[in-house]
Amino acid sequence: MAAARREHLRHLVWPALEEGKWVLCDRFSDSTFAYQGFGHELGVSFVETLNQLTMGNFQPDLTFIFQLSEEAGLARKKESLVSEDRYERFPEEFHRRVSKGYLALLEAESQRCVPLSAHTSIEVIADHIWRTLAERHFLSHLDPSTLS
Ligand SMILES: Nc1ncnc2c1ncn2[C@@H]1O[C@H](COP(=O)(O)OP(=O)(O)O)[C@@H](O)[C@H]1O
Ligand SMILES: Cc1cn([C@H]2C[C@H](O)[C@@H](COP(=O)(O)OP(=O)(O)O)O2)c(=O)[nH]c1=O
Repeated sequence: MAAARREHLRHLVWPALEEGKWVLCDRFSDSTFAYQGFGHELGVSFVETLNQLTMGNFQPDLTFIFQLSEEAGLARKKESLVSEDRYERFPEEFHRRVSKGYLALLEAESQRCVPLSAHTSIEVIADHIWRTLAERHFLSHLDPSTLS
């Protein structure tokens, strides 16, 4: 996973950022923090060392953490056409630890990581994301007060 992430960074992400493009990424190193660090209980310092080897001091500028109750998440997964992966068959305690990992991350990196309720509609969630980007001056041409 770490090798794949480094390849992804070197060949796609870093060159795109150099060109001034925006890069949008699902999961990324914070999932390693929550899943390997907490879920698999490998610990924070192990993940920090791994992340340092994989990407140096690089960090995303902004990370959204979508929060959803266990019940609602499982219900959505049942409706989804995508088959469940190995991790989704892990026991409940594993997922509780992963969830704790994300909460710890939100506390430790409150500037970069923004919690977002995923219980609302896709449109409301999208609006929340646009608003946050505008408030944090990522969209200099957009005035947050003009958003619905
Ligand atoms: N805000 C939402 N409201 C209702 N259903 C949603 C919402 N967001 C995602 N879904 C549905 O939930 C399922 C899983 O979402 P997805 O984003 O693929 O999760 P993951 O990346 O964790 O696998 C999909 O079927 C998707 O259509
Ligand atoms: C990115 C990442 C994912 N995972 C886990 C979480 C997922 O259950 C599984 C697959 O992730 P992924 O392929 O990103 O699928 P999805 O976002 O559709 O669930 O791997 C880790 O354990 N560590 C990581 O660093």
